[in-house]
Amino acid sequence: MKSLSVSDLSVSFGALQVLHEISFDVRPGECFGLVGESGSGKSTVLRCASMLWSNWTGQVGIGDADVRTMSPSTRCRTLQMVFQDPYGSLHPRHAIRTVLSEPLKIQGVGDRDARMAQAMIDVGLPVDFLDRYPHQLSGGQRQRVAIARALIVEPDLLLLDEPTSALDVSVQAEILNLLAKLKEEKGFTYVMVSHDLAVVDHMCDRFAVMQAGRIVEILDHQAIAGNGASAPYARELIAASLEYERIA
Ligand SMILES: Nc1ncnc2c1ncn2[C@@H]1O[C@H](COP(=O)(O)OP(=O)(O)OP(=O)(O)O)[C@@H](O)[C@H]1O
Repeated sequence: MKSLSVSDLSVSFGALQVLHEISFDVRPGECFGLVGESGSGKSTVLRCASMLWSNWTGQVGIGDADVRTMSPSTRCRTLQMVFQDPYGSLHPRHAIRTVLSEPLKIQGVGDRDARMAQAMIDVGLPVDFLDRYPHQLSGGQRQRVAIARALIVEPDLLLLDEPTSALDVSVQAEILNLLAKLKEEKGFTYVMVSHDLAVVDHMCDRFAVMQAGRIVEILDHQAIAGNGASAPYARELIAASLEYERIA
């Protein structure tokens, strides 16, 4: 289990500054949420922390290490990302066996068959699905494969970008329960982007509310039920979510 520390993270795309000196710390084993309106910069924070996008200023540390100075191989073993769209993130012509064996090959891990079988069991899929292709799986099963691919290298930190929003409502709960179970069993640190405060309340210990590239408030998840936010935008966001739940 490792901590994540983000300080003064700023990013511009051309003339547009989309992150303004973002800072937050995630404790080892904690699940930390990022919420806020569309375009507020939530996914950009994850893309910078994972170095998918490297043109930023500030510091991002995982445990004692600076992500900028990690080798790509160490970074891949330390942090993994799960994306919103499990279909887009899996190569259509690669069998699941190939999807799962690639990170093991890159990391030089032996005993791959046993590791892949265990990864399938961990995410609740039959081991013989290793021979299937993504189009032969349901959306929920594909997202389980994407989670297995992220976890197979046993990372310390998992960055989850709206991991359930592309899924059917009935499948969303299954995937969230799976993520909660894996966190319990394996002790990962999670950062989860979500637009759904019910999901954040269920999964996260604390969360940051973002607006226009800034963090306006960091709250405990208990603040959602009674709307304990102080910042006007955070109060508004929580109030809207509580109202939606009331009428839904
Ligand atoms: N590669 C890029 N080039 C130019 N602009 C970008 C790029 N990536 C993101 N942006 C812009 O940065 C801002 C933040 O985008 P980001 O995807 O981080 O927001 P978000 O809060 O995750 O939104 P959503 O909830 O809709 O996914 C947006 O204005 C977006 O248009």
